[in-house]
Amino acid sequence: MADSTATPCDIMLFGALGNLARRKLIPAFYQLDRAGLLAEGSRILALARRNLDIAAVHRQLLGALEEFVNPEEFDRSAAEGFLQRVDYQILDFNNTEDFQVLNTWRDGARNELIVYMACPPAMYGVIGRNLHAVSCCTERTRVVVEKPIGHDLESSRVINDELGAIYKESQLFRIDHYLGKETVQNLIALRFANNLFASQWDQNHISHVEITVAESVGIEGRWGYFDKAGQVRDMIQNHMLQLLCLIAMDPPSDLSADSIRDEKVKVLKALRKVTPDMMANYVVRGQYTAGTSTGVLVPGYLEEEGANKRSETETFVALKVEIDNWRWSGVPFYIRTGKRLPEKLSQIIIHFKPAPHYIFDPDQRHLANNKLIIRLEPDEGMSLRILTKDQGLHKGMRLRQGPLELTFSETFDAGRIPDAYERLLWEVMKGNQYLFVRRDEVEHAWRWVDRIIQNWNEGGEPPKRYAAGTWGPVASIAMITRDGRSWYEDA
Ligand SMILES: NC(=O)C1=CN([C@@H]2O[C@H](COP(=O)(O)OP(=O)(O)OC[C@H]3O[C@@H](n4cnc5c(N)ncnc54)[C@H](OP(=O)(O)O)[C@@H]3O)[C@@H](O)[C@H]2O)C=CC1
Ligand SMILES: O=C1O[C@H](COP(=O)(O)O)[C@@H](O)[C@H](O)[C@H]1O
Repeated sequence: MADSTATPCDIMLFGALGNLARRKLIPAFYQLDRAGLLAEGSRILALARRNLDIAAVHRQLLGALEEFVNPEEFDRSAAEGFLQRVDYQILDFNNTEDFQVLNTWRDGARNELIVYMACPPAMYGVIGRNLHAVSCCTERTRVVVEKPIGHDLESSRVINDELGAIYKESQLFRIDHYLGKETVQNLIALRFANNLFASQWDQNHISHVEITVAESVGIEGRWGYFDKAGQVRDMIQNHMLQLLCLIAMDPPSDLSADSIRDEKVKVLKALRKVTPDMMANYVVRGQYTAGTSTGVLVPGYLEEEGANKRSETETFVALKVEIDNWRWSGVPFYIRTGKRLPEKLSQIIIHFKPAPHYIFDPDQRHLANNKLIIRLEPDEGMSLRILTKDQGLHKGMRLRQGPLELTFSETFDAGRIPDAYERLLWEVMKGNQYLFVRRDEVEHAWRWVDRIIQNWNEGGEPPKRYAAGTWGPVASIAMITRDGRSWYEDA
């Protein structure tokens, strides 16, 4: 299925001067324009409440491009050309009457309308109702909303109900930017285009799976948001469970959005509920203390700007997840994610079971498991660890483990790998929902993580401390060691 060209769009960007817009969305639109993917006649209306004129807004957005676009990809004249597509409208999102002005901007335009809500989720319903009140949207309007959808199952239902009262599910594009990452998409190709893997992808052949999403950064001045969320809501409920679903789901019957989403939902429904008695062996939460991160001394979580010194919010989580279905029975998924870990590293390791009958040197038995390492970051690619005979007459039948390596940037001359937001915006412009999250996915994910949070709230242990720049609390190592395994470290 090759990419088709998007039709011209009018994009209303609510929250256009906020953090996400500056860091990700404006740079992504710029890159799409530079690549010739913003169809002729496409326009962006930046919406925010700051009293600025268009020249000042252009200056701010140019500053964002200078700061957040890779310097090798920043071209001033292309940036200025792109900004010609951007208008600005001062708007209080709460004020229905103000929304009339949006119709003036549209002025009967025939471009597809995309509404991007880059603002707090509590505003989604308000904005939707106000747009509806001034008849700005049609049944063709696409509406993009950001994660997190709510704070728990109940609040996500409220937001989904508010949106659902105005828009059909087919109009809603719920972003999880991990689904826009090149390697994440490649999971679908890897699994369902290669029968070699498809035929080995179950409890008969796989012993366990690891998913690590580690960040070296802390909370980046986002205390207000992060302390209410914590790592389970910020990363597990969405990105990590989406990765797990793509690894664990059954083959969809085709590549349509609903076929893929149906399979992901089946996985979410099969996740074993974490009961209070499981917490000690299946869940570890941590919070960073001061330490050294990438060579620099950094404060602990409780010393971050704006911190409440008694917060028990977790900045690290490790979980052992069981999937109660035929394919994955007895195959634990160990997942961990945290802030202020030693490096920015995202990888999935599929550990295959050893051959049923081992005939080589008993001392080398520990080598006997093939591993498939899928790297999301850094150096997107894959590496299959296989066993070969060590070369040389004197080595006899000594085994050696080596990689079959595929680093995308080296193997394929595919040019730059687009940022996740570029791909997602491009798919919105084309109206493809397969990289976006359906309502029931969001709600099943909340249902599962809510239990963990509830167990903590009802007398769970406080987070275990770990020094910034380390791999989280030792308890996360103990969790996997108890099963006779260890977190994968590249040799
Ligand atoms: N930042 C990030 O890295 C990520 C953010 N997200 C999600 O994206 C969304 C936006 O986040 P972020 O950009 O960080 O938030 P910000 O607070 O930085 O930006 C939100 C913007 O919305 C504007 N706004 C809020 N209320 C109103 C109102 N009543 N009328 C007019 N403007 C209003 C704010 O204006 P003002 O500046 O005047 O207050 C601000 O510019 C959130 O849902 C967040 O969870 C998701 C993933 C990552
Ligand atoms: O959604 C979020 O993701 C980022 C990590 O994204 P990445 O693409 O840099 O891996 C995380 O830092 C942030 O806390 C979270 O809200």
